[in-house]
Amino acid sequence: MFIQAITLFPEMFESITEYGVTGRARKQDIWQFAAINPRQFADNKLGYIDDRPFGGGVGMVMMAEPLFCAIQAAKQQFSGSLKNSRVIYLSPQGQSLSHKKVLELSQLDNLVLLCGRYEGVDERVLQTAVDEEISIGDFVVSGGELPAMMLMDAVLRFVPNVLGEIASAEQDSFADGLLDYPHYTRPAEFQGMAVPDILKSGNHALIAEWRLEQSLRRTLTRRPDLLVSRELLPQETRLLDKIRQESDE
Ligand SMILES: CN1CCN(C(=O)c2nonc2N)CC1
Repeated sequence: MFIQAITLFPEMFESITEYGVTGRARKQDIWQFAAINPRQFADNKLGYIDDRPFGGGVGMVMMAEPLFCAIQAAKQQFSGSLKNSRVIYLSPQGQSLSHKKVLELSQLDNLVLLCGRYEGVDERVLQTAVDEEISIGDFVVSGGELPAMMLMDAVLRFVPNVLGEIASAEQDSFADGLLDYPHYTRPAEFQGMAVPDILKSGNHALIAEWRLEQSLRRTLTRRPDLLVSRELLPQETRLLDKIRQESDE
């Protein structure tokens, strides 16, 4: 997968291109990255890429021309199938990023992430050069770079070989539509708190059932909305009934 970020701050992306599992995978050429700074396409000597908003109001707006040129430049770098590509603008006005969308994006050959700053970008860029807008949550951050990196990290976990043999994104919480179960490691006792005995039993079937029950319990308690549209397996239905009976007692 070739990911390009259109950003005024290319260096920010070093946190995902140089570190952790994503950094290692990029260095192994399992995925590729390039940053394009729209300032190089400014048509003035001072490199202005923002201007005051028509209609007045606070702040500045990123101008259409430099961003449009940057997106065009990114498209000229595409590898693989041009059809299997997407240009995404990160913004609170977008569709909320979900596990389903992450899986969909992980199948692409090319991904261009437009990172806005200031009050946003000229609407005509969104109308002519952006395929979709995606939001990472109902809040506002200072720019699109951190949302872009969150999207990249989530997507890259589903690109083959990024996580390597040991870990697997398929076992992530949300991969099965449930919240994650509790995790423990040594020591067996910490500040008087022991690790649940079942986890030291070596009985993998019982451990798997305990973990599923914990995931269901957490999901029912913290995010019951996730259970509304989720098809339940017979074992899950049985465990949920047990959990609900306990809370009714
Ligand atoms: C112009 N800039 C405003 C701030 N911003 C976001 O708050 C955001 N992006 O994606 N999800 C979000 N929430 C990015 C775009």
